[in-house]
Amino acid sequence: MSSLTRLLQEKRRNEAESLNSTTSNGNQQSPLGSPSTGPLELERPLGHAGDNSTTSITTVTQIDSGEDSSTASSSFQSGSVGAHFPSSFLDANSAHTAALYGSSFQRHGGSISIDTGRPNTRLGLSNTPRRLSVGSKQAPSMSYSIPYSVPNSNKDSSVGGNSSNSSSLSNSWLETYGGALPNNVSAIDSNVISSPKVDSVEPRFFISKQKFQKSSSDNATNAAQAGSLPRSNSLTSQFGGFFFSKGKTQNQDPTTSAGSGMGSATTSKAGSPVATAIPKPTKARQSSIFISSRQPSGSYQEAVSGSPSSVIHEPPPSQNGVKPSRHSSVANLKSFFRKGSGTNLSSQAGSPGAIAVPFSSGTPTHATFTMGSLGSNGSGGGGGSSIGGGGGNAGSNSSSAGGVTGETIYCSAPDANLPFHKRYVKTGDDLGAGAGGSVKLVRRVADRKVFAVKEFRTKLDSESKRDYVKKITSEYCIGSTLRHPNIIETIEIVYENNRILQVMEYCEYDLFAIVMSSRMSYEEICCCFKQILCGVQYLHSLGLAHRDLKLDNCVINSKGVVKLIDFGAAVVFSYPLSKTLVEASGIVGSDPYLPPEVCIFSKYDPRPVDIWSVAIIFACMILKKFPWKIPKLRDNSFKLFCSGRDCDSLSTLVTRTPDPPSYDKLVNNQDSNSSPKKSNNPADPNNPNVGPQRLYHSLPEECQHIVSRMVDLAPACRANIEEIMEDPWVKSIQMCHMVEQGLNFKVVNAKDHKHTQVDQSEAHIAGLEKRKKKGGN
Ligand SMILES: Nc1ncnc2c1ncn2[C@@H]1O[C@H](COP(=O)(O)OP(=O)(O)OP(=O)(O)O)[C@@H](O)[C@H]1O
Repeated sequence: MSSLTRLLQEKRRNEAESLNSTTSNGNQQSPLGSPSTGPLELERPLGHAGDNSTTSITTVTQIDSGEDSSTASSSFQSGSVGAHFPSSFLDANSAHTAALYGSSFQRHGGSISIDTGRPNTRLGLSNTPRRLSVGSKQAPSMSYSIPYSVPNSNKDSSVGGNSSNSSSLSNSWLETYGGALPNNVSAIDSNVISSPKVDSVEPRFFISKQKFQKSSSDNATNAAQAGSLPRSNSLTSQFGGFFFSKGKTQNQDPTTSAGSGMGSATTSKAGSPVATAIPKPTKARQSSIFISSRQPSGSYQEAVSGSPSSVIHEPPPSQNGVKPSRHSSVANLKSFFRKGSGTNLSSQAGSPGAIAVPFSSGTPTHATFTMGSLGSNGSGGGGGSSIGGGGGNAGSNSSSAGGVTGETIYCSAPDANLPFHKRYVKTGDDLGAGAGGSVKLVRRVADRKVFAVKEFRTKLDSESKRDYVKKITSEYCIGSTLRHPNIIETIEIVYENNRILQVMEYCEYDLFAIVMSSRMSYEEICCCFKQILCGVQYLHSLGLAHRDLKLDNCVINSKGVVKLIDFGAAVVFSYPLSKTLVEASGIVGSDPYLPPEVCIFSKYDPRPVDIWSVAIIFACMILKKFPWKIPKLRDNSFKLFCSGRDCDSLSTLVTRTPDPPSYDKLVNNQDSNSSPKKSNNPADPNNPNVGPQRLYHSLPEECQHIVSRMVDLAPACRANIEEIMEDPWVKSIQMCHMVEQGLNFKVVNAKDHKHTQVDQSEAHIAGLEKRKKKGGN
């Protein structure tokens, strides 16, 4: 027996023993806050939510939430927009948007007022790492290195198991089932949560303009000598220099939005190097999920990947739980793109599932990173070109425009020598605004083509500079690097008038708006679901995770092609040619789409996070409501989802690991993966009100199996993207997709559905918000 098997068996024995001892305590409720029970503890029997089960249901409870635990409303009241939607659904989706600009947001189409019913909750920034506490404790590190799924487990038919190859549903899911939507899923009141107040930044993260300029010119010299891109000339450094040094001049710019109509949407509080302090959380987080699950560090990974000690254990976080890793995540991103430079990222990923589709409006005529005014012209081009599209020459054809007239950082357009405001004019309404900036519609003067332009916001007072730079760097690096039909294409990134502008291909609709129309057929929903999965598969194959997947971050064009947007929260989880898992940290994303481990552990594998979020997106598209508003036990809907399992502790459920291959099976040469995975099994699978089936019984039968695997409470047992793509039902989905045709791409539409189109006035969240506001007044 391998040491791994022995350890895992020991772990399970311990678990069983502790479970038995708990069970033997019968109905006794553990004392609140008992350190031995961690943040969660047992409370039984409970008969929640019209539970008509005759069996005694074990319910997981959360202690010390400090907030009301009222059940989210499950009513289907019509909001002012979309007859089938409760306004809370819109609110919850849009909360982040309303949150961003405060008063300035009014200029972008108005805000949605969200009544949280909770005194201490405010609209939050969905992409800003937020610290929430589950009960009184959170673990500082989720340093497990376990793959979150085992191969071929889609053979598991233990839950819902009937995977059908063909859709037997009618054309309109809503038509057929809309009137009888299950009432066991609660609507969301809001997804509001306050962002942490950031009061200070470590001095080492201040980057002065002088420092940057010096390093840039040093690096330019070094690069010229060495013929390589120097480390300190990396993107983050460059942006660090930009953002940390520009603040003082922010308001002095006399030419703001000249000609472009792109009025500065952001307030200019940012940039001033005012020190602020990161607050200490009330309680430090606990040990990692891995440690919590009593799993010996690294052993599983070693056994699986053959890479000894392949896990990076980042140094223990400081009191706030996220500081070191935030720094390292910026470094990770830099390192990722540096390593990827000069080579094809897709092929580097080494994943058989990698889709290396060079999807672009054309081969970049010149992909340059020009920082003319900052003295790195040329040297930056070496790294930039390889990142930006794999074709540019170092320093080639860089924009000569510098300073306030515009600097083209990345560009695949032919006329980048002109300042931005001479090449584009604003047209129509704003498309939306979020935590990262505001998005507007522009028309390119040269060919009258329409694009979406995101103007990144300036740094918030409440935000650390590291976080700010990381967000911008993520969007910048990813936008200029990724090429896939289901990822938004970045045309160019421009620095002009102290603003950073990202020009993207324009998609006519927000997926959220399409869902809101209630006109999507089931086949159309499945198509969108699969396209999102394809985008995620591509990202994961490159070692990147999105971390903020939600309806609002999916846009769809008039041809029915869905694209993922907003990479401000994206992280690198693995470097090219490396099997090392780099854990992510921080509570990033939007509450209803978050998996539980993100709220419990400060470090986690970001891949299963994406998987969970996509499952929630799918559930939202089908049900038109969120299953719960936050994956915490104070949310009664989530609590019921977690309850009625074969185990009564959420921490145990979340830290479960897949069964190791059994000795007998190995000896008899049986397929070790053919046995059903034992994770989160419902105690009473026939009770639709409690347990995992609470969610999947509301979904069409054919998709229940894979969705149940996607919302497995244990990230280590959750289906990974490759397993999902191999699922018979997912495979059977007819999906609209792009095919190469000569130098261009054309869309091949699936035959079983057409994509819903809505009026442009309600095609984007900003429009919906406007309408809602009008209706509300
Ligand atoms: N390429 C695009 N085509 C059409 N609309 C877009 C595009 N990019 C963004 N939008 C619209 O702008 C909105 C905000 O964009 P985005 O999510 O990138 O901003 P953000 O500030 O990062 O938001 P968040 O608060 O989610 O972080 C989107 O929800 C969408 O409605």
